[in-house]
Amino acid sequence: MAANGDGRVSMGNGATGRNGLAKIQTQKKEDEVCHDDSTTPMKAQTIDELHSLQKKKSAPTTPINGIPAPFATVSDEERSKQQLQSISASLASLTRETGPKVVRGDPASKSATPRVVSHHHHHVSPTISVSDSSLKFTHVLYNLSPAELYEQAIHYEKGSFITSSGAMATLSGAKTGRSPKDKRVVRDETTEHDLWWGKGSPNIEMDEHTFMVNRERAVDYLNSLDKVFVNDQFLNWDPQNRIKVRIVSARAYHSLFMHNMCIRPTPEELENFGSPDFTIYNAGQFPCNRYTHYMTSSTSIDLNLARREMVILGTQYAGEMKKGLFSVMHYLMPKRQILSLHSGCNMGKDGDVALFFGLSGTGKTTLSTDHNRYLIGDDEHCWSDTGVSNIEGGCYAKCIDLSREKEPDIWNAIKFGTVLENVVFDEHTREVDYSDKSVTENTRAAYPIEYIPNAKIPCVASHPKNVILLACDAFGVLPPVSKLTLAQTMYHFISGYTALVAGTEEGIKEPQATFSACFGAAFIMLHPTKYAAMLAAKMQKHGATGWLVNTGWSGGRYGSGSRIKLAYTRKIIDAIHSGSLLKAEYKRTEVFGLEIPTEIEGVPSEILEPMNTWSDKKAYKESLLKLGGLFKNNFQGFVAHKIGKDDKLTDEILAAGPVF
Ligand SMILES: Nc1ncnc2c1ncn2[C@@H]1O[C@H](COP(=O)(O)OP(=O)(O)OP(=O)(O)O)[C@@H](O)[C@H]1O
Ligand SMILES: O=C([O-])CC(=O)C(=O)O
Ligand SMILES: [Ca+2]
Ligand SMILES: [Mn+2]
Repeated sequence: MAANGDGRVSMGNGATGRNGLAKIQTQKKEDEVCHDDSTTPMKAQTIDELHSLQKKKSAPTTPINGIPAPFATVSDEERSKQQLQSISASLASLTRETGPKVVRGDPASKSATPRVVSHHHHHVSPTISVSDSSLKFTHVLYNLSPAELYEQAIHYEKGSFITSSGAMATLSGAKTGRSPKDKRVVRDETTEHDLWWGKGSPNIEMDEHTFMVNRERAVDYLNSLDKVFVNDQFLNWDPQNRIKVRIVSARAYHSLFMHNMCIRPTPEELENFGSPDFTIYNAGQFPCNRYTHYMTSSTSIDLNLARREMVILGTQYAGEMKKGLFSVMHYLMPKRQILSLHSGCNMGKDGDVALFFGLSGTGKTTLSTDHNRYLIGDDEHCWSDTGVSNIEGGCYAKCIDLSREKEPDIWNAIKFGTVLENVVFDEHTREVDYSDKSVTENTRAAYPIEYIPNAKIPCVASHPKNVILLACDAFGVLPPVSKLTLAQTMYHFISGYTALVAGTEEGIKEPQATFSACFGAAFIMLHPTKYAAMLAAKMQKHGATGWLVNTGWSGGRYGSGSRIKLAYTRKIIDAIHSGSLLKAEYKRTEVFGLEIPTEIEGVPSEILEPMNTWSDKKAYKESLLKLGGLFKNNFQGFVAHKIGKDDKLTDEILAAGPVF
């Protein structure tokens, strides 16, 4: 049996055909009796035609704000060419002076044959290609949709699966947390003076030349691939201070992660995107070269503020991109007198705004995601003269031991489009087991903020009424809640205490006391007192109240006590929001001098004073003094610094720590 070119099928030895072969017609004549398909006739003649009917072109050609075509200054074709030129320029090797031949679309799809090609030359004289990389095309998958990225990930990236709720489970590879020791910042004439360097600083220096070596390495790696993913997106919901970011990456996982985490442009905004303000080159698994100066491992996360670029080599953990951009904001925003904050933010029905500060795992995401309040954002914000704005377009929730009952909104956000990192699931049902730590304890879900039903879009709010400092105290001695003076708020903000409970940062598996200035020393770029002074001024100006909430241990330290119930913490937070806690009766604790309420609705009164919950009072006192000593010791690093111009406040802050 053989198929003819016209679609009919010939069979061996029959009587009727001219060549002696019987003909079986695939298209039945109208008057034939046997009509078993009653549907309308198929519009396609071939399978390829049928497939071509399935997909509709969705080029973003919408006229901007309904302005009719005659007013548009650039044609669609011209715009598309400019876009490719911009991407080619991003991917250009800086030693060979030429950008790659960039073409849009998947090399595996037939329709992706080079149509619009941009060969970005810095010099026009006819050149003979001196490298193989300039002979090949770089296929760019530009701002793909979640569905397209799912297909890319599932097809090409091992470890990518659809879970039973529709989320995309993926593995981040050898690194399941950030690598702060591998972060480098270019030290040049400007950053030398502007940035915080030296002891305690997260900014480990590298020189411009080494940055260029790593940049070239990343760019060459990316150009050598069959295809790269490019995301053009925004940071910051404050339209006046919006930053355009471009992320070039090797994996669909990274592209989908950033699609969810950054602000997604509308088709119109994308058409007019132009060139980015900041670019990330994420070479993922491709390592840095340890023979390179300043490199101490195979991983390097390099920030060059002058070039407005970041290079990632040797880690596929997507959080590096998110937090790398956050560092950039911690530099750019204070320059504009805007305070950047590692905090969550939500807003009550009456418009009261709360900020939630805290290190990783203390509850920013969990507590800002509150069914009774509007979510502004879970992790990164700006506080300007006009109020608070979220930097991001998505949330990044921890999912270890996630339960539907305790965190329903986060649970329900884990659906189609959500990236689920490093979770374990049943191989048949694809049900995720959130208690399984086989891959890591730092399992995560990244979802667009609108997956939370009461997210407020745009993610902006007015000035905060409450500033809540979260600490997960493994020593079990900090009260579940205390009301702070401004000086105490600043003292605890600069201290940035918690006890890390899970491995968000590489290598931390056991709880241990940590001090991280501004509750995010890994991401700040200036000296902590710069941010502290801005926070103090803003809190003073807008009359915000500071609170310290211990979401950690109660009834004993880690090992003997247990973590305070989330339900109690939520009641405490409710009382802060409603204003009822401000009116409560208070008493003062020894050592830390914290004002603690005697009663809160829905919370057993005896737990409000930690000493009550410890059976061994002597052990309590020891633990309290131990922690007090750690605070004092840590604050030594700040005693020589003035906080803003207010000498009186500086003295008060120094006096606001533990006394014993
Ligand atoms: N009393 C409590 N209050 C807050 N969170 C609690 C409490 N008890 C347990 N948890 C758990 O602690 C974790 C808090 O993590 P969350 O994602 O909110 O941290 P985060 O501050 O947003 O950290 P990151 O900056 O790394 O995203 C959640 O897994 C939550 O279920
Ligand atoms: O960056 C991460 O991996 C998680 C995070 O939000 C933090 O550490 O504060
Ligand atoms: Ca979070
Ligand atoms: Mn965070």
